[in-house]
Amino acid sequence: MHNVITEITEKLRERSQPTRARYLERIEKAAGSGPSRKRLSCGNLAHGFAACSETDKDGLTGEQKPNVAIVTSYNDMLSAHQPYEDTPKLIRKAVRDAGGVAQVAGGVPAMCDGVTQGQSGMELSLFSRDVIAMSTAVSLSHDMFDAMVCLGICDKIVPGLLMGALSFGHLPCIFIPSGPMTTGASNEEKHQVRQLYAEGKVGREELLKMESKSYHGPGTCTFYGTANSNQMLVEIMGLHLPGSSFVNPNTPLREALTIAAAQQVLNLTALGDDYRPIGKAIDERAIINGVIGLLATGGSTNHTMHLVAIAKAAGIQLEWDDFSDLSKVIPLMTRVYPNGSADINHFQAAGGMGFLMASLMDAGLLHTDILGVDKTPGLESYRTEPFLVGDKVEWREGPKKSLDTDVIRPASEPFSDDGGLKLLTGNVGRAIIKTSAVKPEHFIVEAPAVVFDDQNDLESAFKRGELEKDFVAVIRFQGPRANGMPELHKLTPVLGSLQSRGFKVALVTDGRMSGASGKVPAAIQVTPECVAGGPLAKVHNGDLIRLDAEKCTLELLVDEAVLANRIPVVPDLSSRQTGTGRELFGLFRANATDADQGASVLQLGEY
Ligand SMILES: O=C(O)[C@H](O)[C@@H](O)[C@H](O)[C@H](O)COP(=O)(O)O
Ligand code: SF4
Repeated sequence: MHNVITEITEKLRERSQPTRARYLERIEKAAGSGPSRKRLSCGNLAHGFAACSETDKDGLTGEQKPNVAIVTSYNDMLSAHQPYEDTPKLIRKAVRDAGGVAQVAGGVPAMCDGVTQGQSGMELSLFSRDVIAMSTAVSLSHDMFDAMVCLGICDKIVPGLLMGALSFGHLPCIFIPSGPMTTGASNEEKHQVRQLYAEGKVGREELLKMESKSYHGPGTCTFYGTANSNQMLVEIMGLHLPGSSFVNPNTPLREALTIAAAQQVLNLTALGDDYRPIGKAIDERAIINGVIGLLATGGSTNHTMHLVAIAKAAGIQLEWDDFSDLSKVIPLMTRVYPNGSADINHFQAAGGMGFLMASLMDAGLLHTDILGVDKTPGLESYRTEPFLVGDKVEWREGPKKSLDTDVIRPASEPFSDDGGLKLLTGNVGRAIIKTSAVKPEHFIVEAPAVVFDDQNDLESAFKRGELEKDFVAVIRFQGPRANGMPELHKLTPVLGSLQSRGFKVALVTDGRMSGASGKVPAAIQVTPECVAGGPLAKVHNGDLIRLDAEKCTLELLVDEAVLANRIPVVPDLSSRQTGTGRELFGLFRANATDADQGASVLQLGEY
C-alpha cells in the first residue's frame, strides 16, 4: 500500500475517532439482539405485513426469515431510473426463491439534472440529496428489516440513498444499478452542435435532433458525469456485486445481476454467520477508496461535496485537503467524456471496473481489505467480471490488459501522474478545480473579471458580442445558502466556444458545475460563499484575477487595503426563493453547511 494513502487514511481515522466511535455505538445499539421487528408490537407487525401473502406473513412472524427492504427511486423522468419500474417484482421473487421476504419499504424522489439544467428546478437539485436521505430513513423506519437493497443511479440519488442507509448502518446493504444507455450520438458531436447553436449557426430543430440522438433510450447518460461517477464509487467502496456498474439495462445479464444481488444480501444479515452491516462496510478505508476511484477516473466534482456528506453520515470527517493530497499520488487512468471522447460503454468494453480496480490494487493504491458485499469479503473478487451462463451469473477474471489504451490505462502507465482534482487557495477563499478535462495550456489564466449574478446574464452578454476577449467570468451568489447551488453547466458551450476561438477564459464561482462540464478552467464551490461573507462578493468588473492550476492558487489581484474598504454586494435574491417549489426550501437555504462540509442541512455525524 502506498505510504501516502496509509498516512492519509490514518489521519482521517484520527480526525474522525470521536464521531466514528459514537456512530459505531449507535449502530451496535440499533442492531440490538436480533431482528428489529422482534421489538414491534403485534399491531405494528400486523400492519407491516397485512398485504403480504400468507407464506410471507409466516416468514415474518418471529425471526424465521430475513426481510429485505427495497428502497426504490423509480420514476419515468430519469432515463437511468425508468428501468427500475418492475425491478421490485424481480427482487421479491428472487428473495422468496432464496428463502427470504422482500418488501418495498418506500420510494425516494429523484430529479433528473438534465431536465432541470439551466432551469429554476435546478435550485432544488442539491437539496434533493438530503430529501432523499430523509426519505430513505422514512422508508426504513418501519423497522421490519434485516437487510436492504437500494435502487438508484443518478447524481443526488445515490449519495442520498447512501446517507439514509448509513442511518440504518446496522443493516447490510447492496446497491443495484440499472446500467448505462446504449451509445447514441457521441458526447463530442452533441457538444459541437451545442456550441454551434450558442453561436447562432444552427437552429433549435437541429439541436433537438442531436440531443435526442444522444439521449435516446433507457439507462444512464453515457458521459462520465456524477451518475456514472456514483456507480464507480459504489463499486470501489464494495457496495455493488463485482462488475455490476456498467451492464446495460433490460438485458439478461442485468436481470441476472439484480437477482444475484437480491439473494446475496440475505447472506449478510445478523441472522447468519457473515454479518456485514453497511455502517462497518463504509469505514475510513472504503471512503478513501472512493476518493481514489474519483481521482483515478476524473470523476465528478460534485463528489467533493457528496463524499464529504456520505462520510459524515458514517461519522467520518473527510476534508478537501484529503482529495488534493491524494490527487498528488493517484494517477489518472481513464479518459471518458468530458475527460476524453469515449463514453462509459467504451470504458466497460475496454476493461471496465474489473481492470481499473485490479490495476489500482496491483499498484498498491487501494485498500483491499474492506468488507465489500461479495461472497468473499474484501476486494480481491472485484478483479472479476460477470458473465451469463444459462440464466445465472458467473464471475471470471477480468482482462489483464486494457483493450483500448485511449480509454483506460494501467496505473503504471497513466494519462497523467496526478488525479486532476485540485484545491485552489487564495484571497477569495478555497475552491475546487478539475484539471483532468482541461488542456495544460489553459491551466493558468490571468485576465480581468466580468461579474454576473446569474448564468443567463453571461449568455445574453455573449449573444450581444460583449465577451469576445480574455476574461474571467465571476458568477456570484450561486452557493447553497444563496439559491441552492445549481449546476452552471449552461455556461460550458459559451465559454467553450470562446476558448476554442483562442480567448483565454476561466470561470470562478461559489456555485458548482455538472460532472459533465469540462474543458474550461473553472474554480468552483468557492468557500465561503458570497452570502456567507465570501470575498467573491467584493469583486468588481475589471479586477484582475489569476487562476493558477499549477501552483493551485486563486488570486484577486487587488490591493489588500482597497479590498478591505470595499463593501460586499448584497443581492436581492427574493426572485430565487419562490416558484418551482423553491418556497418550500427556505429551511435548506438557511441551514446548508459550506461546500467543503458537504453543503448539507442534516447536521451529519454530529450525534
Ligand atoms: O453532474 C452531472 O453529471 C450532471 O448533473 C448531469 O447529470 C446532468 O444531467 C447534465 O446536465 C447532463 O449534461 P447535459 O446537460 O450536457 O445534457
Ligand atoms: S445522468 Fe443526468 S441527465 Fe442522465 S438521467 Fe441521470 S440525472 Fe438525468
